[in-house]
Amino acid sequence: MKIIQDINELRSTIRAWRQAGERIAFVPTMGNLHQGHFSLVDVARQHADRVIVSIFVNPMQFGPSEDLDNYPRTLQQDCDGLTAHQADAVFTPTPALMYPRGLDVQSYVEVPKLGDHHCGGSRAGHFRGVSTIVTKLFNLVQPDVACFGQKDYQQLAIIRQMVTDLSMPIEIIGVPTCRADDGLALSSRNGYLNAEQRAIAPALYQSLQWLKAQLAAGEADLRALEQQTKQRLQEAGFRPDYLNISNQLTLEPAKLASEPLVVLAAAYLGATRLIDNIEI
Ligand SMILES: Nc1ncnc2c1ncn2[C@@H]1O[C@H](COP(=O)(O)OP(=O)(O)OP(=O)(O)O)[C@@H](O)[C@H]1O
Ligand SMILES: CC(C)(CO)[C@@H](O)C(=O)[O-]
Ligand code: BAL
Repeated sequence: MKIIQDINELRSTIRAWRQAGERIAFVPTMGNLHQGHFSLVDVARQHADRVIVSIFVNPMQFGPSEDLDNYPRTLQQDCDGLTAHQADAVFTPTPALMYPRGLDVQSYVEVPKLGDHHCGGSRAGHFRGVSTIVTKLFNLVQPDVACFGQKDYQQLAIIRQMVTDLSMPIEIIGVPTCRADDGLALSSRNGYLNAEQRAIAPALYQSLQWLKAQLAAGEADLRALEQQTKQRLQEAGFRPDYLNISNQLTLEPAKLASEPLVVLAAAYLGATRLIDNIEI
């Protein structure tokens, strides 16, 4: 597997693949790769001749009091995993390569509306940072397809909208959330949890499943269900950030139980913020 650190090498690698008539799939990540990321690589492989992964802890999507400095960086281990999953190349740029003029003067991409609530509400500027870096990476890699996890449900919706709005000729594939045996969605940030917190963590997905069961049993008061589920999270030891029953397409608060629904949630265990979601 090729490890690419500069833009000229990236462009010449992509050009050679294109000249050979090969189809290219792209998996953007922030590294510290786990089985969730590898499932994206495996799906990417089914859609293309070449699979390229990026590893970049993007400063533009972190808030000032977030974990940018502590975010786990495990490049050697990540490369071993990507080799085992037959990725063809990994692009690992530095912040200076991606933002040579600095973040204050960086042009940006922002998708309206879809980023208003949920993670966008709690993490000001986060989705501007995501849309901007994904646009830059798409411009560099120019893939035919790109894979994103459904765990980051709002992110996936925003990327789909961005690609449509800006006429980017890229097929976006959403990949189901990979979970531990006890239901916890795999996430790099799970590594921050101590043993006691790790034992509590599956209660996030269990609460979403409980909510889904209440809807299946005919409960129709969506706002009351949100409150009850947050209460359950609190009782389990979480500090809920948000828990919203939303319309799957607009991500706006759902009004009726008959709409296509998704429940989006974020909650803290200590300083660690976990997210998850469930479609109804
Ligand atoms: N458990 C998972 N199942 C499927 N896809 C996942 C999973 N976790 C992450 N992804 C996807 O991998 C891509 C890269 O995500 P990222 O590198 O932020 O991983 P992460 O483990 O979610 O990290 P973080 O803890 O920062 O959220 C995203 O498209 C994300 O949705
Ligand atoms: C898509 C992404 C790689 C952009 O930095 C990031 O938000 C992530 O890891 O989900
Ligand atoms: N998985 C989304 C990246 C982030 O939390 O910044």
